[in-house]
Amino acid sequence: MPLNSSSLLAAKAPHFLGLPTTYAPNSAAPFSSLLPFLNKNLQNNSSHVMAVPNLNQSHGLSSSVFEESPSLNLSFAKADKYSRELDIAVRAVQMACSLCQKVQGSLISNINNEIHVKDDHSPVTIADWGVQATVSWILSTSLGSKDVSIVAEEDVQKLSKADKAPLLKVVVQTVNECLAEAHHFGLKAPGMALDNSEVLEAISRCNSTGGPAGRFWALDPVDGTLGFVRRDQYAVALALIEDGEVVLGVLGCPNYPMRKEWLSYHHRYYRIISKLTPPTSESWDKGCVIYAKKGSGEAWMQPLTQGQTNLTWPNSARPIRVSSIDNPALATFCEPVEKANSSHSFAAGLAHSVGLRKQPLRVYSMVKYAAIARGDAEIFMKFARAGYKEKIWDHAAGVIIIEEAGGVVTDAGGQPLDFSRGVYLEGLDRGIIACAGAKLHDKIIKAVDASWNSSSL
Ligand SMILES: Nc1ncnc2c1ncn2[C@@H]1O[C@H](COP(=O)(O)OS(=O)(=O)O)[C@@H](OP(=O)(O)O)[C@H]1O
Ligand SMILES: [Mg+2]
Ligand SMILES: [Mg+2]
Ligand SMILES: [Mg+2]
Repeated sequence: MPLNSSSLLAAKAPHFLGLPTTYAPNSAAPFSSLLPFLNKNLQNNSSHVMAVPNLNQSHGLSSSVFEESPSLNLSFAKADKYSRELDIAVRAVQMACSLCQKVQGSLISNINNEIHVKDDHSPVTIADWGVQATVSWILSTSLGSKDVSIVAEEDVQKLSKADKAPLLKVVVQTVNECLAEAHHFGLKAPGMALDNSEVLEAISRCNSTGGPAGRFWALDPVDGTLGFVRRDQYAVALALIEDGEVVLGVLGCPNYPMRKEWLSYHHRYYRIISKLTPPTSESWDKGCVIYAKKGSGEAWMQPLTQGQTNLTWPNSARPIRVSSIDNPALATFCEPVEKANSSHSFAAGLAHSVGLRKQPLRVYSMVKYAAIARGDAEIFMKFARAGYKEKIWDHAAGVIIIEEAGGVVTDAGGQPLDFSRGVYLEGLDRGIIACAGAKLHDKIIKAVDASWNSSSL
């Protein structure tokens, strides 16, 4: 489907109002007594109100720039190459976010039945399987299953077991309810509801192992599943990788509103504790979908449509840009919520040594990448424990979005992340550093070695 060309022709440097930040304590998640992993490290959260972007422009995607503007330069030509794939990916992620929101709504009453534990003790829900099946089905039917290769997080081992028939039934129902709405998102719905084997097939088809040659998608159906089950931040992440390079990235962030900058306390308070209608504008409850194409020098954000037929498609999209703050004393850094996923103490030492003065913003999922790309924070650091191998689907979409929004992402040795070596980010040096600009990035990279040698990591 052709997309509105205005996005690629839009102003390249949207302005942001950098408002002061204040601190607010996080509330404990209400479900913490139900599963052991829900209760870890909550006391270590810290949070603050984010800077407010001045979002007064409205733009869409484009796939037909040459028809409307023949004088466009080469960088647009390159960007246009993946327009069809980007269009389908954004729509698929919009649908996936809608699925997640519906499942999240049902978690309150059914939490014990709907959170499962994988062999590595990490959580998985019907949203993880449901999104993987839905996105896999949409990509395959829209782009032709022969041409679609997908690397994704979930498998069907647990779902296929005979004693999991009731779980599979709910997943299949969730997928069919979502796919039935496909036309609201400008996509084709299946002629008939998918049966169990078709849903299992859609999930297990995502069994590519990536690599250096050809084209494949990297999908994290729910990134930050822990945040998802806590009704906090999570993301649907989809990236297209070609010949080892990320060329498209789409991040659906259902709990990261377009106009609201509360990544934590108040947002969560209203969502979790009271379920009250928030006391502000209608956009409070809308999350966002952020996307970028390699080489365009632009990243875009649009609100979740939630399948509303009255919204014109493509929905209004706005350009986003990284923050211009390059003084560490004014910068905010993000890191994972869980100490088990990233060393808070090492990051704290590093932060101190480069003059970062603000408390870390601990956020689940690739919403951290989104926050940097939107200009709501300046630095993201992740230092996993030795031996942990980062997976490509946890980073691909976020990396390209930050880079196209003007930021820099490398490993802790200053090298670009390598998406060409299979499912894992092989060769990653110690950790991941994403910054709003080269100056901040340089300072952090230089400080890593000194801090590393004196740390016990
Ligand atoms: N031990 C360890 N170390 C580092 N990273 C790990 C580890 N275990 C898991 N993971 C991956 O972390 C993903 C969640 O990352 P987050 O940044 O959201 O972490 S946190 O929940 O905020 O702490 C999470 O993604 P999802 O499984 O999609 O939620 C995992 O891929
Ligand atoms: Mg993940
Ligand atoms: Mg996941
Ligand atoms: Mg997981």
